[in-house]
Amino acid sequence: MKKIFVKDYDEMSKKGYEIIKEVIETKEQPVISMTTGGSPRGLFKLFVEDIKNGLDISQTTIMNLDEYMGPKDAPYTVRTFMYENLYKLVEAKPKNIFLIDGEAQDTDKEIARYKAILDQYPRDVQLLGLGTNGHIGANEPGTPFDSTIFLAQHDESTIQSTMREYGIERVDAPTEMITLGFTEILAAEKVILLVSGKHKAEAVKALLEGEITPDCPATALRNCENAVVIIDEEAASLLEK
Ligand SMILES: O=P(O)(O)OC[C@H]1O[C@](O)(CO)[C@@H](O)[C@@H]1O
Repeated sequence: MKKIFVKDYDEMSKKGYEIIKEVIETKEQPVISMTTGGSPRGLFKLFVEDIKNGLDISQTTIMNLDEYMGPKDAPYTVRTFMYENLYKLVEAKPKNIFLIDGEAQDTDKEIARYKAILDQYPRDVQLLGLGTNGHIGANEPGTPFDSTIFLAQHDESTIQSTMREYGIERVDAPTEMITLGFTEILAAEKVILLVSGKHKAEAVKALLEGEITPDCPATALRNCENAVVIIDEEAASLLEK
C-alpha cells in the first residue's frame, strides 16, 4: 500500500481526484466505483467542476460500493448522495450509472444482480472512506478477508456516525447495507482510501502500525500494491514519528 501524507482535507480531495481524473482521461471505457460520506464530498466537488468545464464522462461507468437498506430517497442513502453530489449537478451523463437497490425485498436476488454487474465491469478505481472503527464499505470488524458482496449489519459505532452525519434519530438510522466484500474491493486496479480528521487518527494508527487483522478491516489493504491511502495531518497525528 502506498501512503500519501497531505496537509488537510482539501489537499486530500485534490490528490484523490487527480488519480480518478487521470483514469477518466486515459482509459477508453473507465469504470469508477465511488464511496459516499463526508470523506469524498470535496472530491465530488472537484469532479463536478471539471465536468462542467468539459471533462468527458460519456464513456465512463460510475457505480457504488454499497447501499443502505431502507427507503431509496432517505437523506442518508448512497443513491441520494450520488444525486445530490453529482448526477443532479451536471448535465453530462455517464455511460452507465449502477446503484444497489436498497428497497429490494429479495436481498439475495439483488446481490446476484449487482454481482453480475461487477463481473461485467471490472473497476479501474475503487474509492473508499475509513470508518472510525476501521471499516471499509460495510465490512465491519470481524468480517473475514475473503468476503464477497453481502448483506452486512452495521456496528453501533457506524450507526452513531450515520446519525451524526445526517442529523437523524436512532430509530430512523439504517442498520444494514449491501456492500462489496474485500474480494471485489481489492479487485479494482486502483484502490484509493481517503482519510481526514482527528476522529480517524486511532483507525489510521491501527491501519498502519497495528496487526493485519479482520479486527481492523482496512488492514486488508496493507499488503496490496494497488492500494493508496491519502491521509491528512490530523488523521496522521497519532502515528509514531
Ligand atoms: O467519510 P466518513 O463520513 O467519515 O465515513 C467513513 C465511512 O463510514 C461510512 O460513512 C458509513 O459506513 C462510509 O460510507 C464511509 O466510507
